[in-house]
Amino acid sequence: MACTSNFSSLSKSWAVLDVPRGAPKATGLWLKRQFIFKTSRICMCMPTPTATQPIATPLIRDNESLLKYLRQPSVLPHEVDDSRKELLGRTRRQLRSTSEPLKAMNLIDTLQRLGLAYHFEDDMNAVLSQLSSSGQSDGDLLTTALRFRLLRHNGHKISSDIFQKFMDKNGKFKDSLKEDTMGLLSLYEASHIGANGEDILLEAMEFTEAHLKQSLPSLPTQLARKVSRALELPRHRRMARLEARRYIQEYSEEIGHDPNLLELAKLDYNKVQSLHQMELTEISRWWKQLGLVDKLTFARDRPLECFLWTVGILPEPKYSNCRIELAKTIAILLVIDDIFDTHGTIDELVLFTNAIRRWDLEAMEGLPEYMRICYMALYNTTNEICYKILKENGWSVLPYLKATWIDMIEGFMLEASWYNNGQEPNMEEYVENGVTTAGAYMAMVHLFFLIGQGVTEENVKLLMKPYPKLFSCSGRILRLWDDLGTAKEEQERGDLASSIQLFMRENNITCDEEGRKRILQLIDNLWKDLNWELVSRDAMPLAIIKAAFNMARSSQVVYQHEEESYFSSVDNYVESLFFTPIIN
Ligand SMILES: CC(C)=CCC/C(C)=C/COP(=O)(O)OP(=O)(O)O
Ligand SMILES: [Mg+2]
Repeated sequence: MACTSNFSSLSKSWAVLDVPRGAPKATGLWLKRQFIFKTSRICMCMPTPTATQPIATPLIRDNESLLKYLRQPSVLPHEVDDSRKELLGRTRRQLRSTSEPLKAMNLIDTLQRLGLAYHFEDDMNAVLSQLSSSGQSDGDLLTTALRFRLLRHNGHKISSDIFQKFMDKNGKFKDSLKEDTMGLLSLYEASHIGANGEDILLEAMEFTEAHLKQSLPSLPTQLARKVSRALELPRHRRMARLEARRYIQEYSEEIGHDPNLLELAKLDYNKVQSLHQMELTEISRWWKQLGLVDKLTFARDRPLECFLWTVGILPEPKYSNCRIELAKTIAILLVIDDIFDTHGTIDELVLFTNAIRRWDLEAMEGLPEYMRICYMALYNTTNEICYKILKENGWSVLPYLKATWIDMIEGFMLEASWYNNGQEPNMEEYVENGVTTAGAYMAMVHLFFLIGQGVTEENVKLLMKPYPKLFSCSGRILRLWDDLGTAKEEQERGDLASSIQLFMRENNITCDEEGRKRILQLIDNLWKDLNWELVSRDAMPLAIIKAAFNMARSSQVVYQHEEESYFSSVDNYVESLFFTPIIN
């Protein structure tokens, strides 16, 4: 399928336009920013959803083309859906009747990887609770590590001490383990879910990585492929729906795979894809009706990008409404970001920030027209979300949602004033504020109420500054990936120094490559902090913990396109996630 567009990623790329004579009032650095437009879009060569052969189809760059395309969403024919249901019943029976622990764990692991686990939450939890209470200390490396990973990943308590039995008297992993490739792979995957302070898992990570790399050339082809994929990106950091799509293919090539499970995975993938198409239609219609980008022509028109985030953060089909509402908030965030980054003068931005702080419709009267439109879009959308939450759960959440938007816009204002005054924050100030301006807190606070599980008087109190560590760790990962993904362009246009440049200056690093490497190490450390949230499981509901982890995973998918890896084109992900069904 040929794509003729230059726009190859959804990160912003920039076109610097000639400054017209006699134009704007803004001066200095602001003038420079005024004429820079964020131009890129996710663009796609769309296949028709039912086509078996790719045919020439239009590029989808904007909301209008998306709406046209979505006129014919794909649906699973009744008879196909019936066989999907039959296969679901069969798999449930299989899960219930599997008594041998390793077999049951392998089945759960496969179901999770194929994107099917959401059908079997209760049954899987019953198995995992049993595994958790049985306190098994026997078992080989593969079994022990798999048990550890599944339990921790699914929110069950398990101590990393279970790996002590694989250490020798010098506190190193035993030499004999080096020959056990499957065991090493299982331990490698488990080690990535380790928290700060769990030194045994750090040791496990180094040990397994070194020996897996060493053994690669001598492994049989299929196993070698498995190992290199794991070395590229461990399971724990993969975005669920993308991994499901990828793994369905890999699973079909595995000797001894279960053909029924494979068939179920394919049918279910397509079923969820058509649900996503319906959600996209709703978002796209809402966006068109809102008409924000008709009035604010400089702003990003990217419903697909917003939706990609929400599918990454909330992969389970049951969160359909949450995805739709979250996508709306991200769409508005992007417009406000564009006002602050490219369009508004500093005086206008001060007015806007003050009006947002007041949060009432009268406050918008003194604003320029383009800001009034945006103000009201935010105001109305937030009220509508509050209304839905009130109707659903009886909670009045406006104070929380309002506060988190005010925090974000104050964060944008702080960036703007640093820029306007030629000031440079230090790395820590920049990153802490950058979590706010990336929308991480805003997204998490909205999701807390939209998901609406495990909400208590105590944890509601945590939804404001200083936001919980769970949100800030995941948000830091988002900010660092965002900066890694857009650093070159931002540097070229003389933008506010990002975390990469600040970090390099503070640490006397002159080589870009070294700078990026060190930022990737910071991300690795943040993952360990984030993993601690699974260990401690204190105040936050598991659904929100999972969403925060998923936000970190999705950031890598969205922004890693500059890195050389199999994550090479976000457009391809969007296409395979939302538009191209799996065809037998
Ligand atoms: C899940 C969420 C909240 C997603 C929003 C992602 C995001 C960082 C948007 C702003 O992008 P940008 O790269 O234009 O931001 P900046 O200008 O701040 O670098
Ligand atoms: Mg950026």
